Amino acid sequence: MTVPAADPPVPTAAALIVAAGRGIRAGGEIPKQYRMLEGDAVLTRTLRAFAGHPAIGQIVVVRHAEDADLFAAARPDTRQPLVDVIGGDSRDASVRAGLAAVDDAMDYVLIHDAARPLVSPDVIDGVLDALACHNGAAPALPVTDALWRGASMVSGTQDRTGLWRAQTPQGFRLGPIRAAHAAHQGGAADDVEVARAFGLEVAITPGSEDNLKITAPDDFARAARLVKGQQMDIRTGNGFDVHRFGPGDHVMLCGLAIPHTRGLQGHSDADVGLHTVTDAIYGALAAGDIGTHFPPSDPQWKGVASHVFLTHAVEMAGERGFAITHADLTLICEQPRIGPHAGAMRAELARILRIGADRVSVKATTSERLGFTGREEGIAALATVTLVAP
Ligand SMILES: Nc1ccn([C@@H]2O[C@H](COP(=O)(O)OP(=O)(O)OP(=O)(O)O)[C@@H](O)[C@H]2O)c(=O)n1
Ligand SMILES: C[C@](O)(CO)[C@H](O)COP(=O)(O)O
Repeated sequence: MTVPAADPPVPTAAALIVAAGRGIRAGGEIPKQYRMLEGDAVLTRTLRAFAGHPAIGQIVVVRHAEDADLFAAARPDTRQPLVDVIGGDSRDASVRAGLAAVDDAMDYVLIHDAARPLVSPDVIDGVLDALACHNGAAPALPVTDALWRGASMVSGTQDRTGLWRAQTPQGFRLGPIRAAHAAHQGGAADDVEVARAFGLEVAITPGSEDNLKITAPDDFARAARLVKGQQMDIRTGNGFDVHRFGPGDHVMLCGLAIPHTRGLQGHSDADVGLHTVTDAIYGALAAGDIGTHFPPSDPQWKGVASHVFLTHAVEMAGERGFAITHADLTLICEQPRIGPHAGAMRAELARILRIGADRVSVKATTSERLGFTGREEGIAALATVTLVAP
């Protein structure tokens, strides 16, 4: 009997979150890591960022002795064991306290500031990937602004080549960083400094502008803007509709009467363009389709102008907090020719959608005389719309 080879064990990392500082520079009545950021404490967001990562097997939070109640209120439920320990008077003393509480079974430890709540999975992944071949790895961003020396007056400039803005999480193999901190006298700016003083090599991994450290009072407003940006609800909806030709001397397309040798048949005015955009908006809202809101069996919609349907969809989007940011409509027919009317159709569609014409596209194509549109039995239409709730 062949026994299948077992998968190699997945390396496991502890997240060590230092949260014992007083946040003096940020001000406020309580330390910054416990202040609310768009409905959640900063520390809650930081802990969730690590708790949600599949490689994290343990979470150690280093807190101040006086913050027991604040910590209890901010602590989220996590699938991993979460322990809290009391920190020291400096960041590196707090890290040492945390390292002592990391489970020996962990391969790596990711040391992270509680004050960086917007760390992304990509930043964490970058550090973990680099740890497969290095003792240490940490995210950073290259310095892009010019650097000066001076106080109120510029006294000199500093070459920025090879300079980086350090971020966290700073990740290490557990044994080497414990040894490095045990050998360090204290006073380091970060754990990379401690690691390098011990002779460990540290790889630079991609940082992110969003991974800001809340330090000064204004940083709360910036972090709130970023959280709102991450929460933005962007939706795309598509629509498709077909109407067959029948007797008549014009077709209604995008609210305009276009002269033609035949008309379009339908319960309403059969404006296939407006119907398709209407369905795309309902689709983005997950609100059914045009037939849900205006059943063809209902006589009150007989012969009605189709801008009534589209206006309903536009208003429904607004009531649900969405702005329509774009609509793209393609009409598929051999005749009538759409090109001469596309500009006017676009303007009328934009008017009904209540957005600028630069956000609306009306295009047309033939189907190369193939299929029902090619045989001039009717007109088909496709539409895509984008809705954004800030
Ligand atoms: N004795 C300390 C000092 C800092 N930290 C933590 O280290 C991180 C980065 O430090 P910093 O932003 O400087 O925080 P504070 O020391 O709280 O800020 P301040 O210097 O303004 O008081 C923070 O999450 C902070 O809680 C810590 O655990 N123990
Ligand atoms: C570790 C650190 O976040 C790296 O940028 C930073 O050094 C800690 O914060 P501080 O403001 O320098 O104390």
